[in-house]
Amino acid sequence: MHVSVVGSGYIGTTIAAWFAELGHTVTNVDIDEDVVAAVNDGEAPIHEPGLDELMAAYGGDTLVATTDYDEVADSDVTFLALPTPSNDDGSIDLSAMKAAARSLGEVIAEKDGDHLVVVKSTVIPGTTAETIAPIIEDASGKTVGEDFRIAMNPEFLREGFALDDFKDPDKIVIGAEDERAVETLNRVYEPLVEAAAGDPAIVETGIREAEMIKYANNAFLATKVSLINELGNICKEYGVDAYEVADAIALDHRIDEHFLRSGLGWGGSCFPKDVAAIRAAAREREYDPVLLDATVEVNDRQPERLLDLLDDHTDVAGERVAVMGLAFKPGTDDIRYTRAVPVIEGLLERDAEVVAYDPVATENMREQYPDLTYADSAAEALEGASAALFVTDWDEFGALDAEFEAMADPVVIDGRRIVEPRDGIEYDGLTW
Ligand SMILES: NC(=O)c1ccc[n+]([C@@H]2O[C@H](COP(=O)([O-])OP(=O)(O)OC[C@H]3O[C@@H](n4cnc5c(N)ncnc54)[C@H](O)[C@@H]3O)[C@@H](O)[C@H]2O)c1
Ligand SMILES: O=c1ccn([C@@H]2O[C@H](COP(=O)(O)OP(=O)(O)O[C@H]3O[C@H](CO)[C@@H](O)[C@H](O)[C@H]3O)[C@@H](O)[C@H]2O)c(=O)[nH]1
Repeated sequence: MHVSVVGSGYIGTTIAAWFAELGHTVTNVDIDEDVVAAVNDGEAPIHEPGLDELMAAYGGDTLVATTDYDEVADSDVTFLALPTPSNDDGSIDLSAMKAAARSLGEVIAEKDGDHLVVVKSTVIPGTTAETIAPIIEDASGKTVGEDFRIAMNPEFLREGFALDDFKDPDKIVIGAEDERAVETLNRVYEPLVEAAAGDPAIVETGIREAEMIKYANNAFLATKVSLINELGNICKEYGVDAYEVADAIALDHRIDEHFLRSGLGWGGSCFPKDVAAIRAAAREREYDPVLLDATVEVNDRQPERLLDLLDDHTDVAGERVAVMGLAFKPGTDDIRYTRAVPVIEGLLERDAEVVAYDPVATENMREQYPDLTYADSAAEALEGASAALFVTDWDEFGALDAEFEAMADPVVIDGRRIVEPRDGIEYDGLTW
């Protein structure tokens, strides 16, 4: 099939590359000319394990990027993989979605055959049918359900595991109100389902349900992490090993082992904005989401707890302090809502001299904090530091050993239980 994907960020690039791998012809539209050039040169515009190889194989060949929306006319189906970031009140900013819907509508106006538009972005229930479809109708002069179709197909992949998650999903959620849309989406995913190592469930549901399933998924997982963080905090107060407790409760299949790692809490491009959006949506309908409010409150406190631990061990005013890890989690260069930011802010408030290190996210952080000192290696960051705060659980941090000897004062405060306590360092951790 010929598939088009509008937006070539973390989601758009991943799904475009994998659709090409599955044998579809793919047109990728993005407003960013650098992104378009990268794709056509066979280069990944984002850091994601395994993506470079797929881009090298298909970019500029069966996966072609463009800034010109007209080129989606030849495709059978268009996925909208555009950002839906937070407004100040937590609600989602639909400006990119609306702009893309208008441009797409203008293309559909000129198209003779049927066309399926699929909202891949995370949007509040009602958005696809009540905001996106009417814009396309208005711009095209055509009618949804008659001249073109619309569906909602949320994405559940994780950054850092994007390709693996996309090619072998637990579920594919197809939200649609018309049979032809469901059929077309099933055809798009057929080669993926056939190639998947597991047996992905296909959930055919309504558009509003599909929209809500995505928020429910993320709100549940974020709350699970906040719950284990609350329990981990109580464990710490009583000198109980929080990970032993987590591993034991995980043996109850009703709880399960995933998302039970307590520590600095959740960041990233999805949990913070999606929990904010669903809380704002609840409030708009005058429902008070007390549990989700608490989910955020627990999460916001974890960086403060890390800094409090630091204060228990040393006064960092005027001292060099290493911040180890800037990405919101390992395996990605994404720093959106990273826990490193409140940690760095807290250190700057304490007049510390911050030296930051991350294996892949340094350049992204440098744009936001150009005045910090950035080290090229973990060893360089630790050298001469009076304390080190571990923010991201990169594997390479777990392998550090002799590097700690170069610290001026080996105070190690671990937000992710990535460093093994040992002789020669003054260790403390959020959950140990
Ligand atoms: N990042 C994830 O892991 C993830 C996972 C599941 C769902 N989602 C959802 O997917 C959506 C996209 O997220 P993302 O992280 O890929 O975003 P992103 O910011 O990484 O990428 C968005 C891309 O869209 C482009 N763009 C912006 N406006 C455009 C327009 N009018 N026309 C064409 N291109 C335009 C930008 O240049 C950028 O390349 C969001 O709703 C997000 O919540 C993201
Ligand atoms: O036991 C855990 C698991 C995760 N985290 C933190 O939670 C955050 C989110 O992690 P993860 O879910 O792995 O990353 P994302 O790439 O943000 O993926 C989430 O958000 C995506 C965007 O919506 C969804 O598609 C995915 O299903 C959902 O897992 C990170 O800061 C992690 O450090 C913990 O603190 N403890």
